[in-house]
Amino acid sequence: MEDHRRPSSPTKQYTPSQRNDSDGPYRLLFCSSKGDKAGVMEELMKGVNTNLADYDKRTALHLASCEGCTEIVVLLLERGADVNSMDRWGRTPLSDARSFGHQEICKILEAHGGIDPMGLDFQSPCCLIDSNEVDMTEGTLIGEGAYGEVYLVKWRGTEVAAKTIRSSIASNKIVKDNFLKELALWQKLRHPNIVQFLGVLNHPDRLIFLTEYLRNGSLYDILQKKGRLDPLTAVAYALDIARGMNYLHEHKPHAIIHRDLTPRNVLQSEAGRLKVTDFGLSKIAQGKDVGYKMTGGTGSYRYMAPEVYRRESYGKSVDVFSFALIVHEMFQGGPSNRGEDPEKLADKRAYEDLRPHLPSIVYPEPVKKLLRDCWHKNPDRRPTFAEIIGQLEIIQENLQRKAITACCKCAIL
Ligand SMILES: Nc1ncnc2c1ncn2[C@@H]1O[C@H](COP(=O)(O)OP(=O)(O)OP(=O)(O)O)[C@@H](O)[C@H]1O
Repeated sequence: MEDHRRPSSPTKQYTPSQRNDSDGPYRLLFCSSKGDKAGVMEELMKGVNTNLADYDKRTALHLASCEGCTEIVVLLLERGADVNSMDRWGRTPLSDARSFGHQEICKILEAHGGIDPMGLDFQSPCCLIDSNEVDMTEGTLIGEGAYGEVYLVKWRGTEVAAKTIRSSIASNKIVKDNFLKELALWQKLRHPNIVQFLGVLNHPDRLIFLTEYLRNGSLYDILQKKGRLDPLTAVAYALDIARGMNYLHEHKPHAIIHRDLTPRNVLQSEAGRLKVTDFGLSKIAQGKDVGYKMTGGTGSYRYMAPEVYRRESYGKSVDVFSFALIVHEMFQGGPSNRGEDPEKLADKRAYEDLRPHLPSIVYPEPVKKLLRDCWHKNPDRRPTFAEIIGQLEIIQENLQRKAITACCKCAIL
């Protein structure tokens, strides 16, 4: 594994770009998650906004509700906390209190007008597959990622991928519940450029889920094998990824942000189609420990948008930034600054506006423009995937026209 990961890992050394989660105004969130009433009071007295939220739009009330800190919940509500503030996934504090079984807090929140818009989601858990239907001992190991190993197995006569989640992650009830929630969301998604989720194995002590099997492996493997792709192939692949990502970003009622879009999370079918996988899971794998944790470092450094690295608030356009770096790699045949430490690279991108080179001999002018827009330092200036698709279709048409003209000239000569 190349590039992992996460500025907020507890074992990693402190770098100047990082903040301590228990420092500054974010101390309100930290103390709320720990049930530290004195700390919360202190922060509120300092004038810290009761509705201060982290990158995932999670407020102190979300954290206290999810951790079962009743006293803090009461205190925050008294101090004007918004009972129905929604986090990035559309969860309110009541959604959190319900999913972690804090009945008393649920009652308090309901009495204050709390609602749970996610209620419906929780009533449709993941499709469960009897573990007897899959013989894991017969599986072939095909890869390993941050969460665990991936096996090729047979299910109902079909080859499928079985993703096993490490027990260090799955044994934590909160993390496991969050994982299952993300999987419940994934099971509703259907798109030709999104890896199809099939279900969760009903296993007493292991967390294993099945997805369709993509025979050609990841885009990372393809680039390792083939190196630079010809422009028409690169653009066709870029379109596949953009279409999958656009489907996620236009998901209703809430956009799904991938946050860890990398060549390893793009797989290829036998028919040559690229499909995006593993959205939403990176955040959960990161939060292995219980309690409040800044999630700014989610995702692989090499593809990380500057605002994520700087631990600022972020939105859908972080995926557009990662997408641009992936497209750049497809034209170039591998990552830029290959030898450089990925974390240092992310630092330079975040603080020195460093971006990969775009030599004209490799990158057609419209591709250069598109990439520059997509990795723009101002997230609001980056195009949406819908706009990217429009531009790529024009680029594709022009490249096809040129290829046909060149072919005709050859035939005449
Ligand atoms: N559905 C699948 N079909 C075929 N191969 C797969 C499938 N899912 C994963 N793989 C293979 O297994 C490898 C590990 O996958 P996994 O998603 O666990 O980790 P990763 O994406 O490489 O890294 P990370 O977990 O950090 O995102 C992939 O690189 C890919 O080669």
